[in-house]
Amino acid sequence: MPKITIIGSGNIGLSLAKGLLAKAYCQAEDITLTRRNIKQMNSEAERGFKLSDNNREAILRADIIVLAVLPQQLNQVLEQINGAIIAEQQLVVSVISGVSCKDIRLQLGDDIQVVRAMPNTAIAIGQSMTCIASDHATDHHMAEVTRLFETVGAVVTINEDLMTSATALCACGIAFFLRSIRAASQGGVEIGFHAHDALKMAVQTAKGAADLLLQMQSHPESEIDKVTSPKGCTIAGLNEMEHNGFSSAFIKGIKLSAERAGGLYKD
Ligand SMILES: NC(=O)C1=CN([C@@H]2O[C@H](COP(=O)(O)OP(=O)(O)OC[C@H]3O[C@@H](n4cnc5c(N)ncnc54)[C@H](OP(=O)(O)O)[C@@H]3O)[C@@H](O)[C@H]2O)C=CC1
Ligand SMILES: O=C(O)[C@@H]1CCC=N1
Repeated sequence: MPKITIIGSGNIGLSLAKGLLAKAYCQAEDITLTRRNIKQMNSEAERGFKLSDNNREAILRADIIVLAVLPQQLNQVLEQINGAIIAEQQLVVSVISGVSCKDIRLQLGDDIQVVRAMPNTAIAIGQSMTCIASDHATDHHMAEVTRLFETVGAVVTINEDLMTSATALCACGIAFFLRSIRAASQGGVEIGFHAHDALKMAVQTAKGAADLLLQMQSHPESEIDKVTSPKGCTIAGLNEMEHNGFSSAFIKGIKLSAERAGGLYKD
C-alpha cells in the first residue's frame, strides 16, 4: 500500500483523500493530511486520516507527496520540505495551477521526480477527469500516478505546456457545467416546477446527456440532431440560446480561465 502525504488539505486535497479512501486505493491511516490549522479537521481525524501541521515531519515515510496548496502558498511549503525528500524513494505530485515541474525542481533539486496532475472536485466520488504531465519523470512514475488517478476517475496524459488549458477545461470546467445545470433549473422554475423538482430534473437530464456521449462514443451534434424535430421546440430554444451567445460565452470563459491559470504562480 503506498503511503501518501497531502500537503494542503483544502478543497482539492481533501477531495482526493476522500476519493482514494472511498475507492479503496489505500487505508485511511496510509494518508497523512497537512494544513496549518489542523484544529479545523476533526471530521478527517474521525475518518482515520493522520493529521499534521508539520510538513517536514509529515513527508518522512511517504511514498507519494501531493502538493495541494494555493500557488501563492507554495514557496513557503517548498522551503519547509527542501532537503527532506529522498529522490530515489519519494515522488512529488503537484496539483497546483500554473506551477511547472521545473519551477518545483528548481527549488527542491533536479534529482526530485515531479509529476503534475490536474484533477477536479469530482475526485471525491471517483469521477474526476485528471490530466497528468511531466517534463522528466520516468515511465514507472508516470504509470504509478496514472494508476493512482485512474482509481478515482479518468486520466489523460498530456504535454506539460497544455496543463493550464487542462485546468480551465477540466478543473474549472466542473464549475461551468454546474452553473449550466443551475441555469437550467432556474428556467424550470420559471416554467412551472418547484425548485427541488426542477433541480432534480436538470441534474438527471445533464447526467443523461453526458452518459449518452460516454456510452455511445458519439458527437454532441449527432445526439442533438436526434432531439431537434423540424420546426420543433428544441431547435427554437437552442437557436435562441445561440443568438444570446451561449457557445460563445462558454468558449470565452474557458479561454479567460486558461489565461488566468497560467499566471497564478507569478501574480
Ligand atoms: N479546488 C479545485 O477544484 C482545484 C484546485 N487545484 C489547485 O489545488 C490547489 C489548492 O486549491 P484549493 O484546494 O481550492 O485551495 P484551498 O484554499 O481550499 O486549500 C489549500 C489548503 O492549503 C492549506 N495550506 C496553506 N498553507 C499551508 C502550509 N504551509 N502547509 C500546509 N497546508 C497549507 C490551507 O489550510 P491552512 O490555511 O489551514 O493551512 C488549505 O486547507 C491550488 O493550487 C489550485 O490551483 C487544482 C485542481 C482543482
Ligand atoms: O479556481 C482556481 O484557481 C482553482 C484551479 C482550478 C480549479 N480551481
